[in-house]
Amino acid sequence: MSSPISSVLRKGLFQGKVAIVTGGATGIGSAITKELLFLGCDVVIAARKADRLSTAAAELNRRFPAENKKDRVLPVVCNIRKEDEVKHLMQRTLEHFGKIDYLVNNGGGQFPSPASDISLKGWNAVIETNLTGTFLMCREAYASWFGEHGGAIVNIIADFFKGFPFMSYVLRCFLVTYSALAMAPPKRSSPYHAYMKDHGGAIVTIVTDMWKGWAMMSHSGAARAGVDNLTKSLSIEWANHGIRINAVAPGSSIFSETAAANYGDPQLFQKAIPRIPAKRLGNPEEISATVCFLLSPAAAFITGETVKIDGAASLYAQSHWEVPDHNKMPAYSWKNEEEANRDDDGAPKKAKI
Ligand SMILES: CCCCCCCCC/C=C/C(=O)SCCNC(=O)CCNC(=O)[C@H](O)C(C)(C)COP(=O)(O)OP(=O)(O)OC[C@H]1O[C@@H](n2cnc3c(N)ncnc32)[C@H](O)[C@@H]1OP(=O)(O)O
Ligand SMILES: NC(=O)C1=CN([C@@H]2O[C@H](COP(=O)(O)OP(=O)(O)OC[C@H]3O[C@@H](n4cnc5c(N)ncnc54)[C@H](OP(=O)(O)O)[C@@H]3O)[C@@H](O)[C@H]2O)C=CC1
Repeated sequence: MSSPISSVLRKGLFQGKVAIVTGGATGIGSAITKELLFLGCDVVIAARKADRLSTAAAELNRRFPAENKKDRVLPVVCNIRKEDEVKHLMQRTLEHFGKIDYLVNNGGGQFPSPASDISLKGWNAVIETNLTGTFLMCREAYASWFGEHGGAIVNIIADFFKGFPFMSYVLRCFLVTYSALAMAPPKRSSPYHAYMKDHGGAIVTIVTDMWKGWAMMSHSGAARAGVDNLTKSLSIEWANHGIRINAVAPGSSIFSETAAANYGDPQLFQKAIPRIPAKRLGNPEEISATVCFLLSPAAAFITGETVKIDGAASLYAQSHWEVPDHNKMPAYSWKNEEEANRDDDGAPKKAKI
């Protein structure tokens, strides 16, 4: 029997909507894809590995059959580090579904290493994946300001903590501290560039809990802090186009098979529990719940925000207070959600008016 998929949000809430979810075939991205489908949304899943994408899409298309002939899940191979592949992703989405309502920038990752051992290639791989990839995805879902005016990099440090509309490129310069970066003016000839500009939309990006720094992950911590700031900049810059942009920051504690496999140690996540006041790991469904809320009309007045989902781990420095072991903060899960919505005989509960 297939595992349950559910949501606290109303079924059909996203009927007729179209989302792109990067990394949508595995881990957290897979949970987001499933919940969006459950809520009526059509979904494009994009990542580098074609086999994982097509397996996930085939399974989900069986589970969520389309009313018309078009599959509800479209797999598109795309490396978000590659500009032409990101453009192609937008093009395929519009060919298949004709619009884009939501963009979930979930694809990303890194490798653990002392900063002193990170090669330039390795540093660039992580910055390009998490910061540049997110930027390209946002820009290509939107007719970018850079597209009209070209790009010039000014290597200054500014008051970027409140965001920096029209200057989002400066933070990249600040973070990467390259002395000179030439940014070619992107072409904006294709109609798909302009969809969100003309029609509005919502973007959610996944960052991480880098608030106290991220030892052994310095490249990724810097990139995610960059995305946090990019989120703020774009929320101001694109507000008058009806675009909301928010981020979620999972703690380093959201167990999925693929995330654990990346570090070669399934127990790695368990080791974090003593430092999480909730005294347990989080799960992908708990991240998805917040992402779907942020995409929904319930978050109509929320933009430029980063929501931490970490059981208070980012606040817990163990200075003078130790949280005792407990089990008073049970997990939210689709299984429990489904059970809560059934009568004793197993039938779905009737809506109470
Ligand atoms: C303390 C415990 C903390 C424990 C930390 C526990 C964290 C728990 C919280 C979880 C957080 C998560 O994000 S979970 C998500 C996990 N999932 C992922 O990270 C998946 C996506 N990640 C990736 O694809 C890769 O990590 C990433 C580096 C970003 C991209 O890899 P690619 O192979 O595509 O990149 P390329 O452009 O080919 O460059 C590869 C170069 O990167 C460097 N490189 C790549 N892997 C390397 C490695 N393992 N060790 C050293 N260096 C490496 C080398 O310089 C490589 O060059 P050469 O030497 O020439 O090859
Ligand atoms: N699990 C956790 O505790 C935490 C996770 N996160 C972040 O949450 C997100 C999801 O992670 P999680 O589900 O746990 O782990 P996964 O490894 O399952 O997810 C990473 C996904 O990103 C995709 N991806 C990676 N690089 C690229 C790229 N260049 N272009 C397109 N897609 C790419 C991968 O697919 P493919 O390899 O096929 O490209 C994969 O589907 C990531 O950004 C991760 O860093 C943040 C904090 C904590």
